[in-house]
Amino acid sequence: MPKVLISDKMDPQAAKIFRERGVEVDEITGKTPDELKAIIGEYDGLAIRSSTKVTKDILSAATNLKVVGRAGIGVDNVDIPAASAAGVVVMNTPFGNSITTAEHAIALMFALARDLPEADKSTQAGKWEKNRFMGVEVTSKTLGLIGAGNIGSIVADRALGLKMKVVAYDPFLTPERAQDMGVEKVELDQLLARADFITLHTPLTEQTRNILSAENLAKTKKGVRIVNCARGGLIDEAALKAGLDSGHIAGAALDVFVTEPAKESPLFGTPNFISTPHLGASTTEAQVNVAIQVAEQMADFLVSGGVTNALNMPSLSAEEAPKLKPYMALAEKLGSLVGQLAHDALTGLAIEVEGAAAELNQKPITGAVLAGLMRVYSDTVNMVNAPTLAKERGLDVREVRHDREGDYHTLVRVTVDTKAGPKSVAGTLFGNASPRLTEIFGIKVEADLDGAMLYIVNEDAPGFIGRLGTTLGEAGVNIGTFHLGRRTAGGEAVLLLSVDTRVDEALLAKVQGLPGVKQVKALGF
Ligand SMILES: NC(=O)c1ccc[n+]([C@@H]2O[C@H](COP(=O)([O-])OP(=O)(O)OC[C@H]3O[C@@H](n4cnc5c(N)ncnc54)[C@H](O)[C@@H]3O)[C@@H](O)[C@H]2O)c1
Ligand SMILES: O=C(O)CC[C@@H](O)C(=O)O
Repeated sequence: MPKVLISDKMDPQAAKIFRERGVEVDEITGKTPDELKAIIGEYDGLAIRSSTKVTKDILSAATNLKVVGRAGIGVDNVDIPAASAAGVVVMNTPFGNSITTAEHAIALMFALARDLPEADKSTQAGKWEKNRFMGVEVTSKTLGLIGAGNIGSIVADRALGLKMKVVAYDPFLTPERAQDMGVEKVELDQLLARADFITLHTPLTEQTRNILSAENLAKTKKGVRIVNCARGGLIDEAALKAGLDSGHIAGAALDVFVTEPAKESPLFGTPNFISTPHLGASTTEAQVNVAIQVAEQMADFLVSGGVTNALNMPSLSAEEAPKLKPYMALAEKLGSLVGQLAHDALTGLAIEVEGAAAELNQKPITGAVLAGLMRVYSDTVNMVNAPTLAKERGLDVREVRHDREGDYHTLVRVTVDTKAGPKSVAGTLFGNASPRLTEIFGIKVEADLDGAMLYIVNEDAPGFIGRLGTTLGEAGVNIGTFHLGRRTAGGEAVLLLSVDTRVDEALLAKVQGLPGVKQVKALGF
């Protein structure tokens, strides 16, 4: 039974779903990094919100970990390259808290427009300062959206409902999408010059860090009000403070800070500054949504291999997973075969599918070929880290899908580019379930690739098989299965034997010394 640790406070629905789906679950929150490191080795999955930091150091101790699930959107608390290198899938729940966060941005915009927190404080202090508080309407004002993805587009929709004009800066926003959303796509400088309110909805990246820098804040309209419910670091906090102090910025509301938890900040106490402690996603509805989604996704992955909303591997639906499973086993064996036989001086490879295989999602098949192939270089390779390793080695990976059906109803072919030219192996599924090799380097051989095997290339000549059998028998090696193929009678032949014990170097040398043997190699699957 797979075992998951929930390490941040999460709605109880998550644990309930894990258990219902046959996943054992522990809920242990508030651990220090060292405490987490001490226990993480027990778990196949780690379900987190934003408090747990999944660092390289934690991952180094996570010897059984297969998946990290983030109940939320931002994954800046997960070292994704390190997780990928460790073969750990990282998933998030990209939509579960979008409405809630968009509503928080709108709430903060209204709070700024009418100075609600200060008016509340003054009223509850018995001051009744009716003439002190003079707000602004949002109707007819211009809202500048920085980032128009899931949350930005919901904010735009709500703002249009409030009769605001919405301009958006997002380099990835197409003109068609902008039109559908009813917003005007603009450049950043135009947005800064025109917006009465600015809300931010981008991830924190090298391009977005300090997108509201001192220089850009100076380009804003006097009296602008700014809301950030996305990520700390998008605004230069010192420059924001200066803008508020000078009166150029009429108000700012931050849900997120450069350093969190933000126990102190020069912004605290600044007039017209409002803050919330990263509450964007904190509604009952959103927390139930993300807890259910993360538990379902992680359980699907751990129980049936389905991959949804993964940030470091292609998606694979729970319906597709059972159909693809035998293909992935076949692909991994073919990758492993070419890896073991032809990994020297590999520069690239093509993965072709035809027949029934061509109707399936090809990405997981490619991932499995690469995992099999790259295992020659490292034991810890799996479908998550294999593409990165292949890229690091400069391998050019091509995917080809053929509509045609050849000799087999379904076929996967892997062709590697070597110094000696392209070399290819192919395989099919028998009974739609059992992986079977059909061809090796241009020679037709049908074989199961399983356990310890011996690959021999020899000159096709009478008496060879007898001599080989005697040599192996004298060494106490029992032959399980025997598969023979040849290019032409009397030409080059290929033998694939499954053997009950792995053949050692001394015996390999003896086989290599038999007359007519061109190549011999011990294989393992
Ligand atoms: N405060 C919270 O509790 C809370 C809750 C949920 C999400 N978030 C954060 O909100 C942010 C937005 O989430 P989302 O779900 O809308 O993400 P999303 O991926 O759907 O949208 C992000 C948008 O930013 C755009 N973008 C990327 N680089 C940009 C750049 N240089 N300039 C302008 N736009 C750029 C992208 O094209 C995309 O449209 C994320 O940072 C997320 O972590 C915060
Ligand atoms: O889990 C939370 O409370 C915050 C989530 C939010 O930052 C997100 O990116 O989804």
